[in-house]
Amino acid sequence: MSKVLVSDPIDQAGIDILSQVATVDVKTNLKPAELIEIIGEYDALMIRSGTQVTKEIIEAGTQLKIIGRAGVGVDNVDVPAATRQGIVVVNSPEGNTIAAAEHALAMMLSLSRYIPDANASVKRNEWDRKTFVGAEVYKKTLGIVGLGKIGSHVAAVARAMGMRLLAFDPFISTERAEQIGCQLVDLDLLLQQADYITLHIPKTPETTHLINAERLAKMKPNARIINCARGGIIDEDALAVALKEGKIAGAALDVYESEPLGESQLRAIGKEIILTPHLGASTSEAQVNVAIDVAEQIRDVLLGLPARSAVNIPGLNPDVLEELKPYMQLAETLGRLVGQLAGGRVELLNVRLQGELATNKSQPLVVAALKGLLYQALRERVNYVNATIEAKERGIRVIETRDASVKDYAGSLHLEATGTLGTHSVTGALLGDGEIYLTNIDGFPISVPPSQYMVFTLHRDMPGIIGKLGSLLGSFNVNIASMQVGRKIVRGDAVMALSIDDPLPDGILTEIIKVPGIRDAYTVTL
Ligand SMILES: NC(=O)c1ccc[n+]([C@@H]2O[C@H](COP(=O)([O-])OP(=O)(O)OC[C@H]3O[C@@H](n4cnc5c(N)ncnc54)[C@H](O)[C@@H]3O)[C@@H](O)[C@H]2O)c1
Ligand SMILES: O=C(O)CC[C@@H](O)C(=O)O
Repeated sequence: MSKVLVSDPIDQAGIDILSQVATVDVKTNLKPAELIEIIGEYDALMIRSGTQVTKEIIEAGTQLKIIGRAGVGVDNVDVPAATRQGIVVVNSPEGNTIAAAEHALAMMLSLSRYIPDANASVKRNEWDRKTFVGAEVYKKTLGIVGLGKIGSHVAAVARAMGMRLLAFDPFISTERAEQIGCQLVDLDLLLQQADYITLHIPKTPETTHLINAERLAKMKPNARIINCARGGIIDEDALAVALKEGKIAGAALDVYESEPLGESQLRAIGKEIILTPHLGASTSEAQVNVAIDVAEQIRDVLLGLPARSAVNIPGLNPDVLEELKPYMQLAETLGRLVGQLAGGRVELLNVRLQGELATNKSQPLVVAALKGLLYQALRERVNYVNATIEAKERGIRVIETRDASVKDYAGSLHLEATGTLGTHSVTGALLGDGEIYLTNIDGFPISVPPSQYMVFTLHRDMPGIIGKLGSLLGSFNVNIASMQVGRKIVRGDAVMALSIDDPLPDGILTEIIKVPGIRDAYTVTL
């Protein structure tokens, strides 16, 4: 049975789903060294934002197939390291959208009315109604940085509260912003005009310290800024200075440059700042949503099924995959075959998607072909996640072409590889019953199902050659299961495809090439 490690607190609904297919160990608050020590036992790791999944942890996770982040941000996972090791990383892109948006809105209203400090004063037995005179958000301008899922929900609610909406997001269209009721502007204009600014962007090299001293200086003195996205998007030192000097009126932070928040001058600031301990996703609804969403994906991957929200498998949409499933095996088999025919070091792979496969949706077949091609070198280490990156690093150039006019079969795949043994090509299709057939080898038409051990020859089509080859193999105790010849013209060049019961013993290939009329011979294991 598979083993799953849950290293952050996860709702029981997720644990119940994982338990259907795996032994689940919940071990929270592990130190990095403790995690490194035990991770090698596990097939899957499920986390929230508390666990930092570093390269060292990933490298120690030699059995890991999947890392599931119960939440949106995967910035606490070294995704490139996981990809390199063929580990699928999944998240829950929508499970906590509403929770995070409502937290940002709660922060905005709390900041405007000093709710946290007013509450604390009453609890201290005070009755101070002068200190906490606030501001209304009605008819004020809200600047939304990042108009994705959370930013859009914030916009919808803020609009209903009568706010004017500006948005900065270089990756969405003016039309989309207008649909949401936002005017798309550049960041400088947003900073200059907004009374409230709320950040809903990922943390990337471009967004790190996006809000720095220079940009804080552009904001209005009555402006308040909210960060419920990721720590480090605001420069905390610059923010503390801007608040202390009254350059801006307030800030509310849920996320920090380093979490948990350590020594920080932000704590010394009074009612102008609200600090929450990364609570954006902390509603019972969101925790159930993300736990179920991610646990289902871990379960599916452990059962050999695709994940619906993998962040490191480009383009593998589950519906499309379901349609392509029968062809994935075909692509992989052809990749394995052509890789061995072309010799170990392949430098060019041309994948032609033919007939009804000639659509953009078939791109995963290219990944499957690469996986097959690399199998000889990498064995189980290559998978759909890392095949493309491994191919790139090995200098394999991949060309993808489409030809809808090929109608021999509903859909067929043609692979051509150039390697140390020259350029070779194979074509394959699925026959009516879904069985894989090789339909062409090096330009010669054949119709043969692939088998585990095969021998291919290139020879002159002449009387007696099949018999000679049969006797030769027989003399070495090699049993032929099936044999087929493909030729273009009678007595011209031809290929022979033989399925044999066991691997071809060493040294026999050279004997085969000595048979008069045989020009070349190859043996492959599929
Ligand atoms: N505090 C929490 O607990 C909590 C909970 C959920 C999500 N989050 C964080 O909230 C953020 C937003 O999440 P989401 O689900 O809305 O993501 P999303 O992907 O739906 O939206 C992000 C938006 O940011 C935009 N963007 C990217 N780079 C940008 C840049 N340089 N400048 C301006 N816009 C840019 C994108 O175009 C996109 O529209 C993420 O960082 C996520 O990790 C935090
Ligand atoms: O795990 C959490 O509670 C935080 C999640 C949140 O930051 C996210 O990116 O989804």
